[in-house]
Amino acid sequence: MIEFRSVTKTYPDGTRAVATFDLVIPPRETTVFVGSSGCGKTTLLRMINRMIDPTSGSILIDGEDTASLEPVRLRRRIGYVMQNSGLLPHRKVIDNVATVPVLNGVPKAEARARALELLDTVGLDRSLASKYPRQLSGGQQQRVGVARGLAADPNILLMDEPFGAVDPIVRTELQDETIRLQRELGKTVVFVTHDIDEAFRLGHQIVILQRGGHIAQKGSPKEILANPANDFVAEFVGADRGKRALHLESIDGHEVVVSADGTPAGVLQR
Ligand SMILES: Nc1ncnc2c1ncn2[C@@H]1O[C@H](COP(=O)(O)OP(=O)(O)OP(=O)(O)O)[C@@H](O)[C@H]1O
Repeated sequence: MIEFRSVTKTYPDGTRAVATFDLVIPPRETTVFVGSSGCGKTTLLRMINRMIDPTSGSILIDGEDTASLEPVRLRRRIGYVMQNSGLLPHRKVIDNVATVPVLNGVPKAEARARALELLDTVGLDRSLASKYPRQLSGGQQQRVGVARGLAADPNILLMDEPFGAVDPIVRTELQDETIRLQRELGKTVVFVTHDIDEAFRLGHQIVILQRGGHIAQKGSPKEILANPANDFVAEFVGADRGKRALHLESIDGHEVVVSADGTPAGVLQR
């Protein structure tokens, strides 16, 4: 469990990116921070692994205040996946994936063997292991980024707009993979996006943010759609425009979200 307690962040130039933020992120589920540009999503995410330190308040992981933990060690036990994969261009795919375990002291051969398994996990052919990132498609690079995020077998995976730069079809595939991985591996995923469709697809808990990290509403996709807290949320989720005249259909035990014209929009995650 990750807990934000009265967390604020003011940057040195005086920008108040996050004002008093409180949230509980349950374990082994996906929580999505969604909101428009500049509302504080990335700042919130990076405070979890101390890439950014809060100005005040505290963040607890399984009851332990992260302020008391050594930032580099904390970062190595939390997976982090970013938009442009963040792969090291001059290192082969396998070494990109093995980097953090090697830094953590895992013998190189063992880390590389595990990296190959992780390529399987994220649906990449092992033949890509000896290639350099630039020889891969954008979607493949993002998969490598996810494999790297999982390499130290972290309980927590932070994902910052990881699929923002790939085309819509690949994006959907990557979302499906993320749902599968989260379910199979039981990770606590914290995902940042400005795309409400992506948020609803992936999130068990959705946190809709406004400027200053202000929580406009939090809840399951169903709760938010059924009962938007205010006009801002209603507009943000498109509930007021009929765009999301969605309903649920139960198919083979899964709750499928279906739009007014009968197009399936996704499966509700719990
Ligand atoms: N290093 C910094 N110094 C000063 N202000 C910053 C810094 N980083 C972010 N900010 C400001 O803090 C606010 C929140 O930024 P943040 O990057 O967390 O938002 P975001 O919701 O992730 O935006 P985006 O979707 O565009 O990435 C913005 O006003 C931003 O300009």
